[in-house]
Order: sequence, then structure tokens, then C-alpha cells
Amino acid sequence: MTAPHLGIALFTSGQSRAIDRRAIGELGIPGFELMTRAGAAAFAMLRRRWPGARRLRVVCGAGNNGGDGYLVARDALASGLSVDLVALDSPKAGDAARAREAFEALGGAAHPFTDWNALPPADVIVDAIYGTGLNRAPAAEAASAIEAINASGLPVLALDVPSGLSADTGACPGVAIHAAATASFIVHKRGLHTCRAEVAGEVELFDLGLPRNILEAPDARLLEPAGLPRRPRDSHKGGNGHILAIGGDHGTGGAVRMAAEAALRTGAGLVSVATREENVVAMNAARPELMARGVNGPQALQPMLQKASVVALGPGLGQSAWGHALWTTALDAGLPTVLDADGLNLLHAAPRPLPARIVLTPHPGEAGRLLGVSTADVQADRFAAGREIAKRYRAVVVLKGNGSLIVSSEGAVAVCPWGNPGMASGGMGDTLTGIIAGLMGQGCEPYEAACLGVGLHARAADVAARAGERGLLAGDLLDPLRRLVNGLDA
Ligand SMILES: NC(=O)C1=CN([C@@H]2O[C@H](COP(=O)(O)OP(=O)(O)OC[C@H]3O[C@@H](n4cnc5c(N)ncnc54)[C@H](O)[C@@H]3O)[C@@H](O)[C@H]2O)[C@@H](O)CC1
Ligand SMILES: [K+]
Repeated sequence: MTAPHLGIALFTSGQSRAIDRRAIGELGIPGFELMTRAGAAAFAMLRRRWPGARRLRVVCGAGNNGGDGYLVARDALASGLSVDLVALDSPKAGDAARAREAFEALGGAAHPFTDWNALPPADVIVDAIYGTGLNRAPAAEAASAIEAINASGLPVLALDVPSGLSADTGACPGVAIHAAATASFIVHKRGLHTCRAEVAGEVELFDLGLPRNILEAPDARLLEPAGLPRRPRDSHKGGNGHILAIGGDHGTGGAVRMAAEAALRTGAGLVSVATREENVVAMNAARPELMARGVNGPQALQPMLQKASVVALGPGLGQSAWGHALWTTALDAGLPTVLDADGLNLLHAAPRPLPARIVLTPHPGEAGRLLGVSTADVQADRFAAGREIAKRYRAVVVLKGNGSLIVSSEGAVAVCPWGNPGMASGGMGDTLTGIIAGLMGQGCEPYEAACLGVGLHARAADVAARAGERGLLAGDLLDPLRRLVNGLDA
């Protein structure tokens, strides 16, 4: 079908620094000039957002992010605002030191961080403590300042990234500024789009007048909204995929049913379910369009595999001998497969070759198990974790969670900008598995199906969450999903 719909380019902080260096070296734009533009852009944004602000507090670190802060402060003084400048550490040399001199040349005076309560009143705080240079949890004094800024209740404009948030990973290794808005420079940093701790507020990007051809290939891209093309008028069910959902051990029949129904609502031609005998009557009664069969082992599964074009393997599968036997048989069939939940846990327990067309959909806990690290380690660098799983298993990987990542087997990463905390409820993952399988059945290649499927799933959840995030059920996604798959406004 089509290539994944990818939009905004995302960069690492290393790439961002390299672009700065190229602007300086190849375009001959001095670093101080870039800093001047950054300061001016941020100050203009501050004036737009808080037109009544007369008193600024600017909190600067010793690096170039602090340099940006001194130039915001200088522009503020030049515009007649009052500025209280807290210098956590003084820049020793370079552009940031020059920026401080420019601030002082207008009569500005910086003072060290002391008793926050003794400082003059302020309307807005400018956070210029750390930018892309943050490489560990904020140092003690910076951490105290960040806590005081957050506790003040005053609106904060963060420069480039909120201090304490890793521009690379989205993780906050210690405390982080909670900004009302962020003025970001030159490129979108990928860390603002996964994990998405609510620290950046509204982000505005300023290209500082650099031409787009200065940019290198981005590290990742955000998904753009997409549906499937209109169906040909002579479409028939045999041409739209036959999905076989396998799972539903004792007590978890609902999981495989959710996956199967989601595949139907995504447009799959036929959907069969291989499950425990005890689930069959209820499933066929509640959703007669499904073809549910009780299977007690590989022999009963084989004929179902022969008729299927795509396998959704894992929802509610369990890790008993029954689940393990079906898992092995299904993977041996070599069909295009979406592997989820206990399907992934079984893979961790018994690594084995996988079908060539395979999508793994771990949440951070399952990803940690696959990699032999903790969930926290996965979350500390989701990009690295997703890429490592993709490489190790030669698979397309969906690393679920706030800002889901979709990683191709070659390491290309797409980031999902949609979704909401209402999705933290049972059955959401099963639904995603069914959606991706349903798309693969309709001709999407695994990476395309994963990108499109994650986007449809999260957008459907955002539509369903209009009635409230709490209490959102996976089943609520099915109606909006159907509209979105068909390109209709949901
Ligand atoms: N010419 C340029 O390179 C430009 C840089 N710009 C600004 O410069 C920023 C990057 O500046 P820098 O690379 O100087 O880095 P930062 O200003 O982000 O950080 C300052 C320094 O603090 C140290 N550090 C990092 N984490 C620390 C921690 N947890 N505790 C204590 N010290 C820590 C690092 O050694 C780092 O170099 C960007 O985010 C952007 O705001 C903009 O002015 C645009 C132009
Ligand atoms: K900052």
C-alpha cells in the first residue's frame, strides 16, 4: 500500500549541536549571532504570551542555554522591563560569557542563588539553566532552584527545553522545570515527544533563520494522521485478509476477543479465533462475525493456520503448556505475525527465529524482559531500547507507552503524538494488536501497518476520551476506529 505517513522531523541533541556547528562553520553565522536570535525569538514569544508582564526573573546556568537567558534579559531591559537575574554558575568564556557582558552593559546585574523568598516579586520566570547539554540529574544548587521555581506557582518560559528534561530521551533523571511554554531553537528535539512528562507546556520552534538544507537526516519523525484508501468497488472478503487471533487461556478470553474485534473493525475480511473451548460459545454469540474455535493443541490449530493470512499471537495466551504449544506451532507456520503480551514473554523465555514479517508490540515492562533490563532502564532511553529490540529480533517494534515508538527492523523510528492516560486500562494493547494485524491482512507491510495502526489506535482513543479519560474502555475505541480507518472525521 502506501509508505507510512510521517511528518515533523525530530533530532537528537548531538545532531542539534552538529547543526549549530555547521551554521557557524559552513554558513559563517557566529555562535553569538545565533544566541542573539534565540534570545530575541524567546523574548518576543514571552511578550506575546504574557503581554502584561513587567517583572522577569531569569535563572541562568553556565552553558549556552544560560547565554540565551542573558540575552532575553538584555532584551527585556532594553524594552523597559525589570529583570532579576539569578546566576547559578557564571559562564567562564565564549558566547555565554559575552551574553552576560551584553546584559551587564545595559546596567543589568546578576546575583547568585540564595534565599528564593527574599527575591523581588516577578510575573514570569525564564528558565535558562540547562538546554541540550544536560547529561545527568541537575546538580544540587540547580535542583534547589528548579524546586523553588516550580513551587513559586509563577508561569515559566523554558528556553530550548525545560531544564532537567533530557532533550535526547524525554526522561527526567532528577527534578525538572514545569514550564507553561517552551521556546525551542532550530530543530525539534526528540525527547519532547516520548515519555512526554508534562514539563514543556506548549512548544514553539524558532528556526533562527537557518536554511532547511543545513539539517541532516532526522533521527525520528512524528506520525501524521492517516487512514486507508477507499476500497475498490469489486472488493471481496477473501482479498482483505484472514486474521487468526490466537490466545485466551482460562479466564483471559476477553483479551483475544478484543484483538479479533479490532481486526474486524479495521476492515479485515475474515477473522478467526483459536482459543480455549470454554470461550467459544460466548464469543460466537456476542460477535457472530467472528469464527471462534476451541483448540486443545497444535493439531487443531494447524488447519486454522492453513486458512489464515496473518496471525495475531499472544493476547490472553498465558504461558502454560497449552499456550506454549500454540505459540510454537503458530510461529513455525511463518505467516506474517503480530506478537504481543504472553507471546513476547514466551519469546523472552525461549528465544527462537521469528517469521520474516513480524511486529512485536511490547509495553516497557515486556521490553525490559526482552532486553534483560528493568522497566526503568527502558524508559530512561526508549529510542535505544526500541532500536535494540528491533535489531536483536530483526522485527518491527512498537514500544508502547506515552509517545509510542514504532521502530523498523532497520532502526527507523516514528513517534506517535496522540493518545491519552485513559488508555492505561485493560484491553488497550489487545486492541492495538488486532488493528495492526487487520492492516497487515489488507496489504500493509509490517512497518506501515505498525505506524498506521498505532496512529489509528491512539487517535480513536483521543476521540473516545472526549467523554472523559477515566473509565475509557478498549471497546470504546471501536466506533471511532471504524470512522478513522475510512478517513471520516471521528
Ligand atoms: N551556538 C550554539 O551552539 C547555540 C546554542 N544554543 C543554546 O545552547 C544550549 C546548549 O548549550 P550547552 O551545550 O552549553 O549546554 P547547556 O547550557 O544545556 O548546559 C551547560 C553545561 O552544563 C553541564 N551539565 C550538564 N548537565 C549537568 C548537570 N546535571 N549538572 C551540572 N552540570 C551539568 C554540561 O557540561 C553542559 O555543557 C542549547 O540548548 C541552546 O539553548 C542557542 O543559543 C542557539 C545557538
Ligand atoms: K532551559
